[in-house]
Amino acid sequence: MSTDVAIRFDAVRKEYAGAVAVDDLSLSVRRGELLVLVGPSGCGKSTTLRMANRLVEPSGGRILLGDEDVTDVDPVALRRRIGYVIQNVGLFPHRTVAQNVATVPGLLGWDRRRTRERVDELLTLVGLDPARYAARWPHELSGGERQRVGVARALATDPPVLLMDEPFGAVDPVGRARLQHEFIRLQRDLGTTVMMVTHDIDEAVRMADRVVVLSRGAHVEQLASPLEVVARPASPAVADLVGRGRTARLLALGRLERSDLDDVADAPVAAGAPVRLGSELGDLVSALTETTGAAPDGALPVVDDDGRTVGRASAATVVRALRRLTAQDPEPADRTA
Ligand SMILES: Nc1ncnc2c1ncn2[C@@H]1O[C@H](COP(=O)(O)OP(=O)(O)OP(=O)(O)O)[C@@H](O)[C@H]1O
Repeated sequence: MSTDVAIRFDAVRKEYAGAVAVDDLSLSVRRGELLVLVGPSGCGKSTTLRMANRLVEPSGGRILLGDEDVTDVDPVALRRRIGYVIQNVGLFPHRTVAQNVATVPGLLGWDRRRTRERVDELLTLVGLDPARYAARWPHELSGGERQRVGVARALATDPPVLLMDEPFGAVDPVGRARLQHEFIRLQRDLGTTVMMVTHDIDEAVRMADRVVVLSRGAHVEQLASPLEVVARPASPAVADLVGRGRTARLLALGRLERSDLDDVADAPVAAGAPVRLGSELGDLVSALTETTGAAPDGALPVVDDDGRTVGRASAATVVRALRRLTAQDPEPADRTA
């Protein structure tokens, strides 16, 4: 198998008492990527995830972790190698934060000093000061703090693969956005391969390197970059999922390109601060809204990385960019999946 692939599902099937939950799923998770599974309730997301660490046994097909068939690995040993984070975390209530994080190192027989150093390091990594938090009990933490401890516990032995099932589901929207952001930074720094399940399409497109949209039976409707999924849904089911709020998502995901710009020679530009080529479209909309200047259409100058003016951006620019992103026949370079 390619060394770029961390986990491969090969014609995987799962039946529960004759009812098919996962039907012939083939899917590769690339090494170091954050792959997010999204889809309606009951479509087989959790079952898919739980087959990777053998909390659920497949009825057919193969799941490869690197070069190993997971069914050849002892399930307990497997779960020590794959981190797992679930909603509401499942911290042990009668163990302190430090003891919770030290669970797998304890099972692996690490000595006390190594374990303590690792616990301190991990708590710091997830933004919890060990001096303040190590000795606390789970009930003395907020939901967001518990979630951080759950992530620290899952990362304790630096597993190459992390499975996350609705990991931020129990956290309020503000705390959730912050945790998502911090988690992505952590995941990039550590190079961990992450397979994550969510109901929330916004969470999926905000966090994922690639999004997998599933329908009933874990049927893959689309596997592509967040922008691709939002801009060019591959099926009516995907269109349904991204339909509401699609323009807002496109503004957050899309970037300003040279072909979107108005020509500088055509008209004057407003005196506002220039916008950079490659800016988020949402930031351009904010800049256009906040500028009142000389140009009748409120256009702003656009500069490249060297500070050279390369065009002007107006409301028409935004519309042009949105049309470019959603065009059904994109340039090949636009395709990232
Ligand atoms: N242990 C089980 N026994 C019998 N049926 C099950 C079991 N676990 C899941 N199922 C069924 O398998 C299907 C897929 O369930 P799964 O939990 O994987 O879906 P999901 O996409 O994660 O759903 P949700 O988003 O609601 O958590 C559902 O129809 C569910 O009822």
